[in-house]
Amino acid sequence: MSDLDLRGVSRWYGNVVAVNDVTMTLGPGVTGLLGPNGAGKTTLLHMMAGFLAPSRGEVLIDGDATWRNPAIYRKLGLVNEREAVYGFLSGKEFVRASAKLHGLPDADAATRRAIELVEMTDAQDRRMDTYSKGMRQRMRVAAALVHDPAVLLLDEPFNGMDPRQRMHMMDLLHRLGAQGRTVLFSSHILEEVEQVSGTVQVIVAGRLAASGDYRTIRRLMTHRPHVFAIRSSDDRRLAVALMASDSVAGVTLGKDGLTVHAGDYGTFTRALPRIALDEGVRVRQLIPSDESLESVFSYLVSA
Ligand SMILES: Nc1ncnc2c1ncn2[C@@H]1O[C@H](COP(=O)(O)OP(=O)(O)OP(=O)(O)O)[C@@H](O)[C@H]1O
Repeated sequence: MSDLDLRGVSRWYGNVVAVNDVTMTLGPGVTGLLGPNGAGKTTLLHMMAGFLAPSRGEVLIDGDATWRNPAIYRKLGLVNEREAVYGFLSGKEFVRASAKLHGLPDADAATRRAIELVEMTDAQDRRMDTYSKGMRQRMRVAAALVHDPAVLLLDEPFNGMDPRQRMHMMDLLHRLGAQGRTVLFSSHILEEVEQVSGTVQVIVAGRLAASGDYRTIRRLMTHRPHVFAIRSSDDRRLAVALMASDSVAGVTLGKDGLTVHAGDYGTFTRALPRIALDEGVRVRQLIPSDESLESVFSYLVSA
């Protein structure tokens, strides 16, 4: 078991501050690194993996710096975002090359174990260019795991996968976390993080915006002012009733329906069906109008 520690880590490229004073500690289990595109997730993962020097601060695994420390590679594996595999290699050859690079004493046994772990034994002798995206991704995880590292970092591992492949990968990450490994994966999709990890680190514009238990963060995200567009069988009647509700801060009646400013997502969405029922109004459409991840993120930053 290993702990990954970031202490006041920043990284800039010229004038661009990609990562800004991030401090966090990751322990065994699966953690999601959530943030919109360009938030600095890749830069952060590369610094964790010792690929990139922090401009300021330090990244430590069990107390040892990851930068300029080749010994650390025994403890960590990285699955990069970009797929760079030689299609003419079989899956087994690909994983075995990684075992050789690590100088493992029994490369064949390590290769077999890693491929079993990702459940790719049946397809291991096929060329990698015959694999589906999900299969290729699993073999890349096997290559990153071949030396049995305690820490596994994955950059957007679900990108481009179909739902079935996604489920399979989620299950794999769960298992790796349950084995006591420290697993960190990045994503810009809230639902992916929700399904895989209990712990989340949210990064926005290079800064750590929120951190901790998924449910707490989800609550932070939902317990915030929301704007909804509503169409109903009787907009005027519904508007009057909604204005009397504690859950509503303001209502605008337009020719295309209502715009409702709710004080709190949860309270309002629970109250609306009851109010509509009491008034005998049928709700035809309910659209949250500021639901983009960016708006959620910027709320978290300002919270
Ligand atoms: N080599 C580089 N030179 C200059 N700027 C860079 C470099 N790498 C990243 N950046 C900038 O740093 C910021 C963070 O980029 P990074 O790739 O770490 O974000 P990300 O969260 O991984 O985004 P994405 O999911 O889109 O890859 C961006 O503004 C990006 O343009």
